[in-house]
Amino acid sequence: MAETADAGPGPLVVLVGPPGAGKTTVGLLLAERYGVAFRDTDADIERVAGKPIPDIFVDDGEPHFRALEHQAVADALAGHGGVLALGGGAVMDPATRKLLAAHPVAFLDVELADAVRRVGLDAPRPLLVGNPRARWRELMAQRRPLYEEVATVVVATAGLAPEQVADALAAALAGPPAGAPPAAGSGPADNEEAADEQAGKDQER
Ligand SMILES: Nc1ncnc2c1ncn2[C@@H]1O[C@H](COP(=O)(O)OP(=O)(O)O)[C@@H](O)[C@H]1O
Ligand SMILES: O=C(O)C1=C[C@@H](OP(=O)(O)O)[C@@H](O)[C@H](O)C1
Ligand SMILES: [Mg+2]
Repeated sequence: MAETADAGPGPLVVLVGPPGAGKTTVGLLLAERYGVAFRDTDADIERVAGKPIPDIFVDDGEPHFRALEHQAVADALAGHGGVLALGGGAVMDPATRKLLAAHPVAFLDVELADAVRRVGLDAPRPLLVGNPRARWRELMAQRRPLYEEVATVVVATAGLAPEQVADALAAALAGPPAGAPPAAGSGPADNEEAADEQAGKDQER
């Protein structure tokens, strides 16, 4: 999982994860709770393009959508201080992943059954057209390592209602209670100490 290199100005948290993870829904709930603005790069892209996402895919193709998406993410990371939800495929762009390295990023994790049930009730997603179960599984297999790479926290959403996911996310972002000792093996320093200790043992042999 990523360490936030330099939080600086920018979103309080950026939500990533596959379609149906609840990024848009939970992002809005969390922003209401914190009393901050919510932004979703899919909505930004639709505004810039002047048409819905499925129409962008059909009229202009996925590469054009991805170019708009990279620009929308870059603009939002630079100019939005609240909660930010990305589209599920934004992390596929290496330049976008590089930008995300400087921000707190939460990966909302979800299993196939929940995700497909959720998106089945929702607006059309061009990448899931045809066989949503098979397409979702393929997307997630490709992207899981990328979600894990950019994430500074991971929240499992299985069996949780959106309000409960927002609770879990707020708790994860707050971190351990003030004054609590760091959990053993939880930080890079622990890993370094463990590595030093191991190196010492190696030298003794
Ligand atoms: N934890 C959840 N439990 C049940 N339904 C959910 C949950 N999170 C989101 N949904 C529903 O699933 C659909 C997709 O959610 P959305 O927030 O658009 O996901 P994403 O932005 O990650 O693709 C919406 O209809 C939403 O109401
Ligand atoms: O997974 C993807 O590649 C996409 C996910 C969608 O957003 P959500 O993840 O919010 O559904 C949207 O950006 C577009 O349909 C492409
Ligand atoms: Mg969304």
